[in-house]
Amino acid sequence: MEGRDCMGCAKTGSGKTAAFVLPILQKLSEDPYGIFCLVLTPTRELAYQIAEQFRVLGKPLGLKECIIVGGMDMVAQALELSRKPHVVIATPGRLADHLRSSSTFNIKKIRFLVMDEADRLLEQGCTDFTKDLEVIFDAAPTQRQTLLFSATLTDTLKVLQGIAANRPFFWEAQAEVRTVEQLDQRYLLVPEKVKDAYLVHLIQTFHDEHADWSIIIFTSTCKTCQILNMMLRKFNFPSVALHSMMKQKARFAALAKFKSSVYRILIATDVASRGLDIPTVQVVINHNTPGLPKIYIHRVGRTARAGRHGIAITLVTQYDIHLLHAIEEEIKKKLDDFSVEEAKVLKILTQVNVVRRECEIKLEATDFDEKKEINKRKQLILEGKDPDLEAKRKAELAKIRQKNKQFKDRVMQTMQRRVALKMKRKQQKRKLQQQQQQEQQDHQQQVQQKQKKQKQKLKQQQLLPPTTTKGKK
Ligand SMILES: Nc1ncnc2c1ncn2[C@@H]1O[C@H](COP(=O)(O)OP(=O)(O)OP(=O)(O)O)[C@@H](O)[C@H]1O
Repeated sequence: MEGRDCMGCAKTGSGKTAAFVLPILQKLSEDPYGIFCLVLTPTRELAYQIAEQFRVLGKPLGLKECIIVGGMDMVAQALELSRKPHVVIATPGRLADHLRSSSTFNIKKIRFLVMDEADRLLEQGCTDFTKDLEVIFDAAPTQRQTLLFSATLTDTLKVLQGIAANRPFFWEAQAEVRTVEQLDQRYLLVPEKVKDAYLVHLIQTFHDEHADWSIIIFTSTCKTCQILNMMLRKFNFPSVALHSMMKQKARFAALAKFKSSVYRILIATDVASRGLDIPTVQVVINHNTPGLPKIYIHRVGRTARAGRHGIAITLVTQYDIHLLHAIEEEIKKKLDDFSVEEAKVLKILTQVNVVRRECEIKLEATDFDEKKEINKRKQLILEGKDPDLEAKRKAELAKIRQKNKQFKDRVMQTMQRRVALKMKRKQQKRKLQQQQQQEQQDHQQQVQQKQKKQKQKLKQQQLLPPTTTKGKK
């Protein structure tokens, strides 16, 4: 409210959205114009959710907001932008596209730039926003208030301070543990090969005991997400999938069905791990142990929001124990063991594995992998790269790497051969020395024996009386 830049770091579900929406609405009410505020967020679903909060809280002001995200009609979006909405909520990629291609709107006069999930926006992860952010920052005025929010700001603080340079006010909710108190955090140690049987058992248990609970299951890849959804449906569980390989409309439809509790189980990749606020979610299951503690914090934060209780169970295989330790170290809390009835898991083991295999075969028969390839090509085109050229470059790079590897292997082999030869020669030398020593010893012994014999002979000769010759006398 004082006009300074601001960085806000507080736990998941603690109300960071309202913390920026309300002051912005206050300022907007004093001097309303469009485009007054730009909110950037990493995912399309989150953009819709933030827009919803603006709509609800800004209704008395007659607020006009506009959502600019990928996967939706660009012409309709351009038209909306030209009508000068008060607030634009966008994902960086699509907004940058509009800025590059359109002259019907600009963001030269915005008073507020909000970056929700700011650390994710600045991360160079699987989706790299750097280039799009450059376009957006270039188009935005330097005289503005920049507000950065996330539950995990601290490790990107330096970069963030560069962006929010106007005497930034930094607020971090102080707490020993980095996850919320009302969250019961558990791990379940499972052998990799029987993971899915444990998952089915867990869901069956929650489904039987708490039919009104909603569950989010996080997976590491789109493919696993798709297969698990097919598998759970075969077991008659009410599940829907959400991942980046789905068409945008299907993504929104899946989320809407889950939010309205038509489906109680959402299987999702990390596209759903940040920001989503669904109060009915009581359980989060991590089908894979997150590779980064930060991802864990956001995933489990989809439950136990706004003072509610919740439970998070992370499946940990024999290969992931170090990841579990890293999570515990980061969140400053030890996870408790979650016990299950192993006999029940054993009972369904074969059935689950057969169903999973069936689903895998079914998915392979579709063009899922091909689609993935097409999506990759699309992404490259959007980044201004030629996919064929990129593929060629990649193949050449792989060839060079292969050659380098072969060369390294040859060097290693030669070195090993040389070392082996050296060792052999050393051994031979040592053997020869030993032989020579032995021969010397034998020779010495022989000489000693000879000398001994001679001495004995001499002694015997001295002891004998002198021989007499009768005739001469
Ligand atoms: N003062 C409040 N009293 C009660 N509920 C609130 C209050 N402020 C916000 N909420 C509610 O708390 C929930 C979580 O808020 P919000 O989504 O803003 O969390 P967040 O801090 O942004 O979490 P995340 O880090 O996961 O994005 C929302 O449903 C919101 O409506």
